Amino acid sequence: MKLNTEDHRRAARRHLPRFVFEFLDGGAERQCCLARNRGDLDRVLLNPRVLRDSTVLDTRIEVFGETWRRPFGIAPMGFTGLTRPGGDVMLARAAAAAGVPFVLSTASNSRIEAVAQPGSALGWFQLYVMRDRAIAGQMIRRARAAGFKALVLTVDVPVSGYRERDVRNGFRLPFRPPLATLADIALHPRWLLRFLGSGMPAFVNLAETEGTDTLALQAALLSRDMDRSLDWDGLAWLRREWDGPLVLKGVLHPDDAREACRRGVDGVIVSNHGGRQLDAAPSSIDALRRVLDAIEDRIPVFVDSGFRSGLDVARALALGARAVFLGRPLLYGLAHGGEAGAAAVLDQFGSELERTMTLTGAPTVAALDRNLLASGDPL
Ligand SMILES: Cc1cc2nc3c(=O)[nH]c(=O)nc-3n(C[C@H](O)[C@H](O)[C@H](O)COP(=O)(O)O)c2cc1C
Ligand SMILES: CC(C)CC(=O)C(=O)O
Repeated sequence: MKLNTEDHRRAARRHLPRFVFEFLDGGAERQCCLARNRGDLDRVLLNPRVLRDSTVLDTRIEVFGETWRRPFGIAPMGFTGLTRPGGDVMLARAAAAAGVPFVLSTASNSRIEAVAQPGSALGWFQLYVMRDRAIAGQMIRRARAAGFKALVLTVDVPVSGYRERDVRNGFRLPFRPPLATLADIALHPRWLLRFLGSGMPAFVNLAETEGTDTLALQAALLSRDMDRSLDWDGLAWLRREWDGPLVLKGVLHPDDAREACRRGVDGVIVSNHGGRQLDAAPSSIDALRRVLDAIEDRIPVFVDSGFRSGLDVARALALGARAVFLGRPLLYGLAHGGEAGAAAVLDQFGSELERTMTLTGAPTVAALDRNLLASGDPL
């Protein structure tokens, strides 16, 4: 029986070889940031209101002119094909069925065009800018033609965080696993069987870009060898390539939030990449307050990193976030149950959120506001 995200996580751990589980579950360096995300969320207390009619709950929100059925979506995650072949399409379908957005990663293992259809109305595309900016240009054009609504530029990966587990497990491209990793893979025949026909999933969208050495490029993406010269002026170049909503993902500093507003960005995602980049970064819920104060309602502020229940989602909404993006919990569901597993996780977050709304006397998302925060909240 799976009652919560930890149950899904345990099932994923059983299903996956260690190198895959540790890649998706792990954080950077000593994993302090990963733990901080969790600890700080637990410390946000809600002071419930009573005697409020909550027979009808409304969890809908509006974002960039679209209605989301619930105030959360699926964060972009690369290499989902390693968790489950066809994982990107499964996640997009689960999101579409739940009426929430799915963000397709640059490092996806499914073609942009294949994911756009099932996810259509609420599909967003996440961009990593590699050294050859022409590649980003090609991806953006494909995403626009396929009908993606918003572009998410990830700005917290100028270089990879140090993921020591991936190094130990030999997880890189070309994949030449050490003996211990090979032996562990052999102990997971159910996982292995799924890959017999297809082999190691590829970063197909990169592989399709013109005029490039695609194998070298895929290795560069997995080692997160990005264009480190990208700066605020680079946004002007992106603006020329993309005329829809542009969202910056990985903003933690209030001054960067202000700069994003000045530069005409349409939204920011407060994120420390799930604790996978700078181990000394603040928790996302802590950074969220400062970013919200800096932005003063000018543009929507989203948040991710560490959210494991609908109650956590309510905490961020009470602080003022427009919506929350969910990462690993969806991969746990995908790992053990494919599309149905991902759908079960989204359902779980929905019912946890509804229960929290009822318990706090907040029948609408708008009613989840700072008034609910308990005074003495230590953050
Ligand atoms: C396996 C994995 C792959 C990820 N790949 C990407 C990616 O390709 N692009 C990106 O912007 N963020 C990526 N992220 C970060 C997520 O979008 C998100 O910020 C993070 O997972 C949120 O934290 P949570 O997993 O604790 O919910 C990835 C995260 C994981 C766990
Ligand atoms: C495959 C990677 C480029 C995905 C990523 O951003 C991550 O592992 O955090």
